[in-house]
Amino acid sequence: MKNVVEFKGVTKHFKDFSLEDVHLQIRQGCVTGFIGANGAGKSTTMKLMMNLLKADAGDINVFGLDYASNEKEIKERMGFVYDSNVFYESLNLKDIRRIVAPAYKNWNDKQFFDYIKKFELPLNKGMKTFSKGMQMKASLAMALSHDAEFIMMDEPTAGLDPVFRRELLDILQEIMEDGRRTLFFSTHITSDLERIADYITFIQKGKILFNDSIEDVQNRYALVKGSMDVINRDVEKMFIKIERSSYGFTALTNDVAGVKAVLGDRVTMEPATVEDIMFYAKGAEKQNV
Ligand SMILES: Nc1ncnc2c1ncn2[C@@H]1O[C@H](COP(=O)(O)OP(=O)(O)OP(=O)(O)O)[C@@H](O)[C@H]1O
Repeated sequence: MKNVVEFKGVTKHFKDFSLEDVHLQIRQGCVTGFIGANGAGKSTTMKLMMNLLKADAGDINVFGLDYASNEKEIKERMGFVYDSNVFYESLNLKDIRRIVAPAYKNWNDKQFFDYIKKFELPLNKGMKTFSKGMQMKASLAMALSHDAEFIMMDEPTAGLDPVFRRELLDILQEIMEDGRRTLFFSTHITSDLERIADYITFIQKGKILFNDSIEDVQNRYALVKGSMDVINRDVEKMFIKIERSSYGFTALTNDVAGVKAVLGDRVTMEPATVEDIMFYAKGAEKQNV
């Protein structure tokens, strides 16, 4: 499988935050969800991906090309989809089309008008009248109209009502069907991942903790429950984090086979959700999550 984006040893330092030695691959034809707590470094990573920020060290390739000599080609082939209006508020979609279309070699007018109709967007109303969801759809219509192969979205479903959210996720699933596009989106809504993502990239404090298929993530982690008397130093080493209560403990493990072998039926194990993994990984006792 080819990678649309590759980060090799990418580092970016701010005064109080660093992205450290990031290695990341985004697989072609797949949907990758990008998760991590507030301030973990998601927007910084996406800005580096779009060359809006320059890395202090490391290499970033998009479509196998580097920004230094191929910025125009990369930007032609990628689309960043956002939910805020970057145009004058009084402009409508017809005006915006007139401004945006000439910037792209591959602009397809028919596609644009088809998507505007499909997304039920008004052509003649000022962008200031658009809700967050409508802005998102308008931005997506534009990315699809210049035939972006790689679509990046920053929290596409944040602030959308549940019906609209589902509709947008269905649209995203539909545009992925022909296998030509790659989608990378950040989110705090973990149910979105379970609905549409093939891969999950998890960032914590500027470090990528994993970048794996949903299936691998689900197979690797489990929640373990039991009474405190099974806990000792060796058992603790198999857990990423342990939550203790008067009833016993609940812990996240990434060593399912080890826990089974050592503790057997003295504990119960259940699948960990992405939300469980994020919760337990925060302040983890174990180094390798
Ligand atoms: N230009 C900048 N100068 C200094 N610090 C910055 C800059 N941009 C981001 N940061 C810091 O880098 C850290 C990571 O920010 P980033 O926006 O990448 O996080 P995020 O994961 O996208 O968070 P959220 O989920 O809240 O949007 C934060 O502590 C932020 O304050």
